[in-house]
Amino acid sequence: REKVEMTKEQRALMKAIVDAYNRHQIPQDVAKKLLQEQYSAEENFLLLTEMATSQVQVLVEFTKNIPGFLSLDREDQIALLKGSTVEAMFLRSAQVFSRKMPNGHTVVLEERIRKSGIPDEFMTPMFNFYKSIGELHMVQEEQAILTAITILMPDRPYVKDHQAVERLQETMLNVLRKLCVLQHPQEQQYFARLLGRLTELRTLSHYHAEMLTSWKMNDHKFTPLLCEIWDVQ
Ligand SMILES: Cc1cc(Cl)ccc1OCc1nc2ccc(F)cc2n1[C@H](C(=O)NC1CCCCC1)C1CCCCC1
Repeated sequence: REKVEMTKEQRALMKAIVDAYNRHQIPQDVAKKLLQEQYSAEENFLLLTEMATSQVQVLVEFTKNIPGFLSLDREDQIALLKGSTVEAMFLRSAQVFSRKMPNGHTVVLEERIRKSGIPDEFMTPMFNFYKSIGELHMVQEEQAILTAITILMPDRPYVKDHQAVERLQETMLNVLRKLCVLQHPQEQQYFARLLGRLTELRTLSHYHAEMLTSWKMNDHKFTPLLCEIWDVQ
């Protein structure tokens, strides 16, 4: 098999993405908060809206650092952000859930999430996704580039210049493909498995509006930003 090597440009691109990904982290660690105590459904809903609001801001900053993104048509930039935010939130949640934690913490975290107020019918698909992400043991470079690939999805609604987005995404996919071979040389199909998770992520994200409106509590209040992003109210 030929030696896989990244070009200088690809290494620079990956560094830019990873630096942006690490710079734009959720300010306060939600897992730590959840491990402290079991909150009520109302408190959990509020916690989610706070986390989601800061995640949207973090995502906008991260996206601005994706080389080429700001050269896209302005309305396409908005369409890509609007179309990927929920998926990026679930991907981030999966990465937070799959992080190595002290013994027993993941069990407690899962318990807290199961009792958070999210309707029961969404627990299985959600945790199946979290566990399938966890099994991949992604390195942070892979997490960062996978998030960029999710944002640069050409088939999001209302995207006009399909080709321009496809070109950017393809550049990312080329970097991810090489990275997977370099990081997981034993697993021939690791790259394919990774992309398969994006399909699972899209399916899970279909439920988001119903998950929110059927949260086990009364009068669900959303901020204007979240109404926009979450297709609710
Ligand atoms: C992302 C998402 C969307 C919808 Cl519609 C419904 C639910 C959801 O996240 C479920 C979910 N899976 C998790 C796994 C690990 C974890 F630490 C927190 C997790 N969360 C929620 C959360 O804070 N997520 C944020 C994580 C950071 C990025 C923005 C989102 C908490 C909110 C408080 C009640 C327990 C669930």
